[in-house]
Amino acid sequence: MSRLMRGARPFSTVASALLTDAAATATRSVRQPSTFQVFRDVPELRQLRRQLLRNDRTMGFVPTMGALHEGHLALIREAAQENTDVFVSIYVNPTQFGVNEDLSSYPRTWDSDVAKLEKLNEELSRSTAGTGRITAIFAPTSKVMYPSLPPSSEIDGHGSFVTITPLAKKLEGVSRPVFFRGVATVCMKLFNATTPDRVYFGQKDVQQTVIIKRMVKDFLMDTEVRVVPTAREKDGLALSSRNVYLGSRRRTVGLTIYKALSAAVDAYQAGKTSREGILGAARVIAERVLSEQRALAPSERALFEIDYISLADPESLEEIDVVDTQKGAVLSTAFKMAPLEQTNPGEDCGLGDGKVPVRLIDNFILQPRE
Ligand SMILES: Nc1ncnc2c1ncn2[C@@H]1O[C@H](COP(=O)(O)OP(=O)(O)OP(=O)(O)O)[C@@H](O)[C@H]1O
Ligand SMILES: CC(C)(CO)[C@@H](O)C(=O)[O-]
Ligand code: BAL
Repeated sequence: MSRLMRGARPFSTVASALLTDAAATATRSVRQPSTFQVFRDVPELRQLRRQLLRNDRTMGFVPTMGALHEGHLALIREAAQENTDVFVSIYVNPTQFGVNEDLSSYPRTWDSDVAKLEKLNEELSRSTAGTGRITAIFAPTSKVMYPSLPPSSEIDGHGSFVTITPLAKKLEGVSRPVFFRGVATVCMKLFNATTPDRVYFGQKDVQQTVIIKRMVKDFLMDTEVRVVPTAREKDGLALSSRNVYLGSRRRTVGLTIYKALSAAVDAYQAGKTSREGILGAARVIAERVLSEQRALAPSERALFEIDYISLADPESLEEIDVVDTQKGAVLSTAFKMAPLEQTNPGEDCGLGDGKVPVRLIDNFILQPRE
């Protein structure tokens, strides 16, 4: 049976509608996907979803903001292990970016995203029986996602929002006060549009996973939340769409985020349970690297700010003084990599020539010991 369901527009038709929105900037050169459909609006997507339900098929949903990398693909592989069909959304959601954040510079790579998803579907079709496939990409316009009012990123802005407090006010929420309101709101809309059996999120954004689990529980939503381990570069740096802005100097220094957290994990594994014993190990490393960088010339250094280093309860995200070893804890941190002050001829400064500030986050779960 053809994969093109009645009412769903094939990609070539959809492409012409893509010109105005974030997910697609260079549609004319997009290769037409052959193994999944691209949807720009909800009714056609729902039609496909209803058809899957009538055929007893299961659907795993992977929300993304595009600029796909191996971390996203790991979520999709996991979803394909557990469901017959995988829906992926690509939508750079404006309401989760504060007014002074990096919405305009957030990487948008529609063509290569589509190519990666097609390649992944080929891989999935070669793998063992029982594996599902990507069936649909949902790349809505902002008018579809925010049909009544233009999306607001103002703290007091109007709109229909989902707020999950106090979780949303902690950690990332201190620096990004509208972030989790935007994430919860867009995920509620995406889940309503797709009605997934399971949803897949990356461990890298640990606070997001806690908030989405809370939203699903508190709003009695009929889906299961799966969390997939953080995909890393060989040296440990967590993959992130924003890494393309780092360039080699900031990337080398940015790896400190991983080294600092790893030292804290080692301290826990060596038997330490106190806040000072665990976070102290991370701070020593981060502060040493920072003072080394400060001592260098502007043409050689990469400065950063440590936004927070946190040891928190895995469910409430309240800061803790001692790890309850039956419960474990979340160890997390955020660094703000400042723009390079001075660059050198021929230097790899990353996309944006080293001028784009880059927020790096990472975390480890300190597993229960007993
Ligand atoms: N390294 C990773 N390993 C596993 N999952 C990841 C990784 N990076 C992102 N994800 C997950 O992919 C999903 C979509 O994330 P998103 O599109 O924002 O990418 P991102 O790399 O997190 O971008 P950025 O951090 O630059 O905002 C989220 O559930 C996120 O946690
Ligand atoms: C979940 C999400 C796609 C919502 O926009 C985003 O926060 C992300 O990519 O992690
Ligand atoms: N993955 C988190 C999306 C954001 O930083 O906006």
